[in-house]
Amino acid sequence: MSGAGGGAARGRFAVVGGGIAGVTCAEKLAAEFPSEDIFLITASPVIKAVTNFKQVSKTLEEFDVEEQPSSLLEKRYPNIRVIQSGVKQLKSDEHKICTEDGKEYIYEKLCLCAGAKPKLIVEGNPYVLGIRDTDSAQAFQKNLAQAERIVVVGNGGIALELVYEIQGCEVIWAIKDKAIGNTFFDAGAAEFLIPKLTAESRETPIKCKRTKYTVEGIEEKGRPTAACDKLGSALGPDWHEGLHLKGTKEFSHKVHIEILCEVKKIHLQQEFIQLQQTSLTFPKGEKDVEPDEVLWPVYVELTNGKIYGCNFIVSATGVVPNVELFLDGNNFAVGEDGGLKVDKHMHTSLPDVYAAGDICTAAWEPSPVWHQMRLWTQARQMGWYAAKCMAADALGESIDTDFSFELFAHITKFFNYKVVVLGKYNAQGLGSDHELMLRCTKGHEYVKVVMQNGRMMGAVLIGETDLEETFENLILNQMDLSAYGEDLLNPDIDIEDYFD
Ligand SMILES: Cc1cc2nc3c(=O)[nH]c(=O)nc-3n(C[C@H](O)[C@H](O)[C@H](O)COP(=O)(O)OP(=O)(O)OC[C@H]3O[C@@H](n4cnc5c(N)ncnc54)[C@H](O)[C@@H]3O)c2cc1C
Ligand SMILES: NC(=O)C1=CN([C@@H]2O[C@H](COP(=O)(O)OP(=O)(O)OC[C@H]3O[C@@H](n4cnc5c(N)ncnc54)[C@H](OP(=O)(O)O)[C@@H]3O)[C@@H](O)[C@H]2O)C=CC1
Repeated sequence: MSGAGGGAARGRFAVVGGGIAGVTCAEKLAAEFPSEDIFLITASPVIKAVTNFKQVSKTLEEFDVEEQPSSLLEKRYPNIRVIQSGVKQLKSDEHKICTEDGKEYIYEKLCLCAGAKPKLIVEGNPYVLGIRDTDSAQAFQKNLAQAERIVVVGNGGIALELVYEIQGCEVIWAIKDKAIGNTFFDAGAAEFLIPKLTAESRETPIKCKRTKYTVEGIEEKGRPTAACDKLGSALGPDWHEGLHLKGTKEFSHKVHIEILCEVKKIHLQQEFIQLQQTSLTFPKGEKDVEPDEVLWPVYVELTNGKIYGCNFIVSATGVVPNVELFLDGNNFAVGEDGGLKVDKHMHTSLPDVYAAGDICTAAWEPSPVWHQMRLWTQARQMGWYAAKCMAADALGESIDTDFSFELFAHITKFFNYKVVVLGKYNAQGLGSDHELMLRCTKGHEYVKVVMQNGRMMGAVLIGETDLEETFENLILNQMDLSAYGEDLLNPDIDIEDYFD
C-alpha cells in the first residue's frame, strides 16, 4: 500500500538494514503478508542472503551467506521493495523514516537491523584498521600486501581468524588475557590450539563456504588504504577464504604473542624519532624482538613497556551497535553494551519499533543456558523471530519465545578445527559453583563440559567429536548426570547409548 504522488510512501512494514537480520526479517514479513509492500531500506549496495540453510541439530545451524544484488531479493519476493539509501532520521512519534536521498517513508511497524561497527582502540588514526564489511576487508588485504609486520590487538573471533590466516607478514598479537581466544576458549582449549598457530605451514582448509566480495576499497597515497565510509553489512563465516591475506615476506607464518597487555599509545614515525631523541627514558625501539634498522610508519607502545614498529595495526576489539542516528530525537532505552534494548518480543522501548541482530541488546530474562553474542546465527534467528512478532502484533495474536533462544549454540571453525560451543561454555555467570570435565587428545580433539549441581550447563567441542547432539540434549533436558561421573567423557563408552 505505497502512497502515490510526491508525499511520503506508506507501507505497513519497514525494515532498516540489508544484512542478515534485516533481510531475514523482510523475507519472513513478505511471506507472511504477500499482499503488503515491505520496505527494506539499506545503505549498502548489496544485500546479504542466507543460502543452503541446514539445521544441524535442534539448535545448531549452518548456512552459507551470499552477497546479492537487491533485484534478486525483489525477484524472490515481489512484495519487497529495496530502497538503497541510508536512513538520515527516524521520527518515531510520526512513524516516519527520512532517507539520505530526500524521500520519506511512513510505516505501521518498523524493525531496525542496522548492525554494528568495529569498536576501535582509537578513532580517526589512519594506521588503525577495523574489519567489518567487504570494503574494510579489501582495504585490509591491500595494506597487507605491502606489509612486513602488523600488530593485531584483540582476542576474539576476528583476531583468532586473522593470526591463523596471514602469511608472509610478521604478526605481533597483543592480548589482554593470559591465553588466546578469550571470547570462545579457556586456557586449556587455548593450549590445545597453540601448536596449530605456531606450525610453519597450514593444512588444506576443511570444507569452506564462500562469500562473494565485490566492492573495491579507495586508495590514498602514502597512508594505509582506507575503507570507504558507506556502512556495509558485516562479513561472516569464511570471510577470509575469498581474500589473499599475504604480506611481502617469503616466510609462511610468523606470529609473536604478547599476553596480559593493552595498547598504551600509538606513535607515528616522526613522533617516535623525536621522542627517542628528546627523552632519556623513552625506549630505543623494540625490545625482545629482533633489533632491526628499519624505520616503521607507526609504533605501538604496550602497557607491558614494549614497543613494536609496524606497518599498521588491526583493532579487532569488538563492535558497537549502530544506534547514534536512531537515538537522535527518539527516547530509546539503550543497554550497557550500547544496543537498543529489546524485550522478549524483539520490541524496543518505543511503540511499533522492533530491533534485531547486532544493533539490539537482548534485555529479557534469558534461559539459564542462553546469552547474546553478536553472531551471524543470532542475527538470522532474531530477524526471523522479530518478523514473527511484528506479524503477531499486527494481527492481534500472541506468540511464544522462539526455541532458538532456549540454548546458546554456535558452530564455527578456528585454526582449521571444527568448533562447537554450547550453553554456558565458559561458565559465564555461573560463579565458582561449577566444575569442569575435560577430555583432550593432542592435535585431534578437545572436549570440555561445564557442570553445575550434576547438570550439564555448557560445552566446548573442538575437532570431529560427534558429541554436539547428545550434549545439546543433555543441556536442554537438564537431566541429573551425577551418577555417570567421569564416564560422561569416557571415549570407550558410547555416551549416546546411555541416554537413548
Ligand atoms: C570479520 C567478521 C567475521 C565474522 N565471522 C562470523 C562467523 O564466522 N560466524 C558468525 O556467526 N558471525 C560472524 N561475524 C558476526 C556477524 O557477521 C554479525 O553478527 C552479523 O552479520 C550481524 O548481522 P546484522 O544484520 O545484524 O548486521 P550487519 O550485517 O552489520 O548489517 C547491517 C545493515 O544495516 C545497514 N545500515 C547501517 N546503517 C544504516 C542506515 N543508517 N541506514 C540504512 N541502512 C543502514 C548496513 O548497510 C547493512 O546492510 C563476523 C563479523 C565480522 C566483522
Ligand atoms: N567464527 C566466529 O564465530 C567469528 C565471530 N565474529 C564475531 O564478529 C564480531 C566482531 O569480532 P571481534 O572484533 O573479534 O570481537 P569479539 O567481541 O569477538 O572480541 C573482541 C576482543 O577484543 C578485546 N578487547 C576489547 N577492547 C579491547 C581493548 N581496548 N584493548 C585490547 N583488547 C580489547 C576483548 O576482550 P574482552 O572480552 O575482555 O573485552 C575481546 O577479546 C564479534 O561479535 C564476534 O563474535 C568474528 C569473527 C569470527
